[in-house]
Amino acid sequence: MIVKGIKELTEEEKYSIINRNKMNLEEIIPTVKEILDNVKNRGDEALREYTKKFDRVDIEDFKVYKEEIEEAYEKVDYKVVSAIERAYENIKRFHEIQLESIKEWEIEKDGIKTGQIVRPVRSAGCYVPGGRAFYPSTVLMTVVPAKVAGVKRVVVVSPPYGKGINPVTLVASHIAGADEIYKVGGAQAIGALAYGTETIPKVDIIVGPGNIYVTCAKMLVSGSEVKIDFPAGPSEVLIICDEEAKDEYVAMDLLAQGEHDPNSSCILLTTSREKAISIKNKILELMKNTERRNILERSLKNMAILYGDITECIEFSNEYAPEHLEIITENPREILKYIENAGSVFLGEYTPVPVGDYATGTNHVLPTGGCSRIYSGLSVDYFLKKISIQELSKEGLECISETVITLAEIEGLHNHAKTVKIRLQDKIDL
Ligand SMILES: NC(=O)c1ccc[n+]([C@@H]2O[C@H](COP(=O)([O-])OP(=O)(O)OC[C@H]3O[C@@H](n4cnc5c(N)ncnc54)[C@H](O)[C@@H]3O)[C@@H](O)[C@H]2O)c1
Ligand SMILES: N[C@H](CO)Cc1c[nH]c[nH+]1
Ligand SMILES: [Zn+2]
Repeated sequence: MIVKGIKELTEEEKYSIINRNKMNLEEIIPTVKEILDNVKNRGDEALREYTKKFDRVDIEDFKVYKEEIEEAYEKVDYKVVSAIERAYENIKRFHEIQLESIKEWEIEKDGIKTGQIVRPVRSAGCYVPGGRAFYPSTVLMTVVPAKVAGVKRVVVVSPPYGKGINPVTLVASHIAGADEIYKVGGAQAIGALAYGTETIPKVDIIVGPGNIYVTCAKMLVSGSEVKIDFPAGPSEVLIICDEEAKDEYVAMDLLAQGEHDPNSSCILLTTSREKAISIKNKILELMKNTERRNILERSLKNMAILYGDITECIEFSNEYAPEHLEIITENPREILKYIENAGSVFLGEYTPVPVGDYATGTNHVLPTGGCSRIYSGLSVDYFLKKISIQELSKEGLECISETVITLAEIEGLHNHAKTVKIRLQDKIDL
């Protein structure tokens, strides 16, 4: 844990804070490549070997059947089922409104009609983590936008839980409307979704978060065969707060994201040295009685508590490009105007990240590791393609012909020019 003025950071300190997890990802590339190659070449047999090695369980058939979902409902408390249903409704509503903003349209000028139609991809694979915690909430966050976008085949993969799959994950998959579920996780599951195996047919897009192995695998398979959403690795939070923020709220919000993964990153930017020190002390106090201490002790090693004036805090945050950004200041919306990079923003002292993790309806699958500089969080857009269309009347073709013919000829593509000319033989002398 580092406590320092933003201006006093050395170049190396700043580099290692901003480039969190970059080295870890690079180090595991050979291991992950080997897993992916094996799955590509040996299919289910390789999946069985890796599942035995990493999840310590022998799985003969990875598919989840209807009876297992029925049994899952018997094991899950009704209170949990209704919480999932309520979260589902909020998430569905948010993504339906998102869909409304993606329009098909058409314009016409001089006999030339152009426009855009929107179509979903045919299939999507949703990775639902299940290593250090299990994530029924992630089922909702991945399956719901895919279904709202109109994807026909939505597949859930998640690491096995004993010989089966976590019953709450199964119930959430059923409520969200998943079409297929497979009990396989890690880089091997990403390989199966990308290349297909005897049991698991491949998909068009892979979405969802995971640890560094899963994230690295997604990045390696991404290309012309399969699309991915973006790197959504170990959870992160960056909090900007002023002197008035309550130490306990800020400290607890840092611990909340730090409990996900030893590689999670928690950053505090505050406006005075005294505030930085009092929040640090609060964190140490709360750590004495915390659950998931073994994970937190490791993730807090990456923690930075930095102080500076509000402009320095905003500049640092924009450079860091956090997954989650909390702004706990007197007027958070004033600061929001200057925010350029963040996966999702949480404004004010009553908006801790977990409300968005579970239930406000916004998506919790968000870019990590600085990727919010270039990617948006998961949304219906990722599952949709915008296809352009055009239709010309003979007058429209005539109107545009000189431009097309001139450019085709300058590129030396004479058949491009000719195919326009033959349609207008009776009209123009070209
Ligand atoms: N950014 C987001 O949107 C977001 C959302 C939710 C969760 N998360 C993150 O998802 C992650 C979940 O991680 P998790 O570990 O709990 O579950 P996980 O399902 O991502 O990973 C578990 C799998 O990792 C593989 N694995 C573990 N050790 C390995 C090794 N040494 N070599 C190769 N493979 C190995 C195993 O196959 C195991 O099944 C956390 O980092 C959490 O912060 C991120
Ligand atoms: N904070 C995670 C995204 O980084 C999402 C999550 C799921 N469950 C709890 N939290
Ligand atoms: Zn969380």
